[in-house]
Amino acid sequence: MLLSFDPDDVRAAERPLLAAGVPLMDRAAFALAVHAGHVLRAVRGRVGGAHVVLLVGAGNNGGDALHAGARLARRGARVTALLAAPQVHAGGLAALTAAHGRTLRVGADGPDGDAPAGDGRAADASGGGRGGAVADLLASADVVLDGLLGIGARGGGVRGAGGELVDALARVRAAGGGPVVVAVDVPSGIGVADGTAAGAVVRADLTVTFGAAKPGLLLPPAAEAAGAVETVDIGLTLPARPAVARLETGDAADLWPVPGGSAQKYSRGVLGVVAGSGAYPGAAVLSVSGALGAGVGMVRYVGGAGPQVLAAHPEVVVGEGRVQAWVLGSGVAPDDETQRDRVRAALAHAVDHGEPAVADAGALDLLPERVPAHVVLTPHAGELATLLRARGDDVARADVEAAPLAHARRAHDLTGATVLLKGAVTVVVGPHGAVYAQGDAPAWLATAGAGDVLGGVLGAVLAGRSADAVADPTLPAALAALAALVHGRAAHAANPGGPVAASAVAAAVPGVVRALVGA
Ligand SMILES: NC(=O)C1=CN([C@@H]2O[C@H](COP(=O)(O)OP(=O)(O)OC[C@H]3O[C@@H](n4cnc5c(N)ncnc54)[C@H](O)[C@@H]3O)[C@@H](O)[C@H]2O)[C@@H](O)CC1
Ligand SMILES: [K+]
Repeated sequence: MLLSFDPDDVRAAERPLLAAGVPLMDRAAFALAVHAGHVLRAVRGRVGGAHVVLLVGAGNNGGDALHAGARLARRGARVTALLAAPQVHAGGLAALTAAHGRTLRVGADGPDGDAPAGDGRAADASGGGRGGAVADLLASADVVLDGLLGIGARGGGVRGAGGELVDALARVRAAGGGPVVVAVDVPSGIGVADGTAAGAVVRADLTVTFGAAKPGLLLPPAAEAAGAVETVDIGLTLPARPAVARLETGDAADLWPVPGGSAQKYSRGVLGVVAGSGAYPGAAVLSVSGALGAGVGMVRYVGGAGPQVLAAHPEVVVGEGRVQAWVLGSGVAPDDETQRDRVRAALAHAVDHGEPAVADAGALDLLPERVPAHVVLTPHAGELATLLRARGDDVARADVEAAPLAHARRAHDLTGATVLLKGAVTVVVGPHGAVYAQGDAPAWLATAGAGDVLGGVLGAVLAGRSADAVADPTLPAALAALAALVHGRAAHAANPGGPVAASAVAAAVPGVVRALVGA
C-alpha cells in the first residue's frame, strides 16, 4: 500500500530528528542527486558535462535543490540556480557556490547575475532580454530540479517570481522537447494536502519525495503534475493512519473474498442487481458481467431487462430473493417509476438489514437522508455535484473536478455513505478518515458502460465480504478502492495501450483477479 501523510504529520515526524541533529536535508539532497544522476545518465549518458538548472524558492525546498545541485556540480555537471526569492537557503547557496555552480537571480529586477555569494559567472542575458535568457537556459537544460515550493506551500499555485519561472518552463515544454523536470518533494504549486492544482503548477516527469508521499501526489488533479513518484526514506516515524492511501498489487489478496474449501454459492455471497430499464438494458447486462467476472456466488436480477440479462448470462436467476449485497441504479431511467420503486425498496432493505449496497447513477437521487457506510455511492463528478446541490450546496461539476477530495468528503459527511468518486484517479472516502486514491485506469476506460462494470465488481466483493463490510465501517472504502484497482487493471489487460469497450473490460476481470489473488 502506498501511504501519504499531511504536511503537519511530516513536520511533526521531522521535529525530534532535527532536534537530535539528524541531517535530514543532507539525506534528502543526497537521494535527490542520486535520482537526478540516474535521469542524466538516461538522457545524456553521463553526469559530467550535463546541464542542470535549479529553480530555487525561499524555503528548505530550495535548500534541497541547492545541496543536490552542489553534489551534481562536484560530479562535473554544469549547474545554474535560478533564485526566485531575495533570500534563499544560505547553506545550500554556499554549497553550490563552493562547487562552482552558477547563480542567477530572477524576479522584478532579474535575471541580473548579482546573487549574493554567487561566483560572479552570471548567465549572460543573450536570447532577447532577461525573459529570453531564462527561456534559453531552461530549453538547453538536460534536467530541471524544481525546488520552488515544498510542504510549506500555501496552495493556489506558485506566486511571484517563482510563478514566472513555472510559466516559462511550461512554455519551453509546450514548444516541444525541453528538459526532464524532477520535482523536489512535490511539484511546486500543488495543494500538498488536498490535491488541488490551481494557478502556476510545475508539471514534473518525476517527483522525489522525502519521508513519505504527500496526499497531493496521489490525489487528482495534482497527481497528474507529479509524474512518477519515488519515495525516499529519510528515517521518519509516521503515524499509523495515513491521510490518503493507494492500494497496490500486494494488497488485493488479503482483501479479496477468495472462496474456502467448503464454499457453496450462498456462502460465497448472492448479489441482488436492480439495474437497467427498458431504455437501458445494457447497463443491467454490464453490471452483471462485472459481478460474474469478479466471481460472485450468484446473481439475482430484478428489473425489466431480464431477457437481455439471461441471453447474455444464463447463470443469472431472475427475480427477488435473499441476497448479501446489492447493486442499485445503473441504467435506471428517471421515468421508470416501477424500477425506481424497486431501488427505493432495496435501499431501505440494505439499510435496515445490514446488507452492503452500491448506489450508482439512478439510485443517487433515491438515497435516504442518512445511510450507513456499507452503502457505497459511485457518482462521477457531475452526479456528485447534483447530489450535493440536492442537499443545499451551491456546487457545479467543475468545482468537484477542481477539488475531488473535498467534495467526496462533503458527500460522505452529509450522507454517511462511503463515497467512490469516479475519475481518471478515483477517490474513495469512508468514515474515520479512510481515504483512497486509485490511479490504475488508462484514459481509454472513459467509455460508456465502464461504470456499470465497476458497480458489478464492487457489488461482488461486497457480497463476498458482506458481514465484514457491515461490522467494520472502514472496510467498504477499502473494498471500493480494490474494485477500482481491479477495474483499472482489467481495462489495461483487455487491450494494453489501446481502446476498450466496457464488455471487454468485464471479460478481462477474471484474469486480473486470478493474478492479484495469486500475487
Ligand atoms: N524540515 C526539514 O529539515 C526538512 C525539509 N525538507 C524540505 O523542506 C521543505 C519544506 O520547507 P519549508 O518549510 O521551508 O517550506 P517551502 O520550502 O515549501 O516554502 C516555504 C516558503 O514559500 C513561501 N510560499 C508559500 N506558499 C507560496 C506560494 N503559493 N507562492 C510563493 N511562495 C510561497 C513561504 O512564504 C515560505 O517562504 C520540504 O518540502 C522538503 O523539500 C527536506 O530537506 C527534508 C528535511
Ligand atoms: K518542489
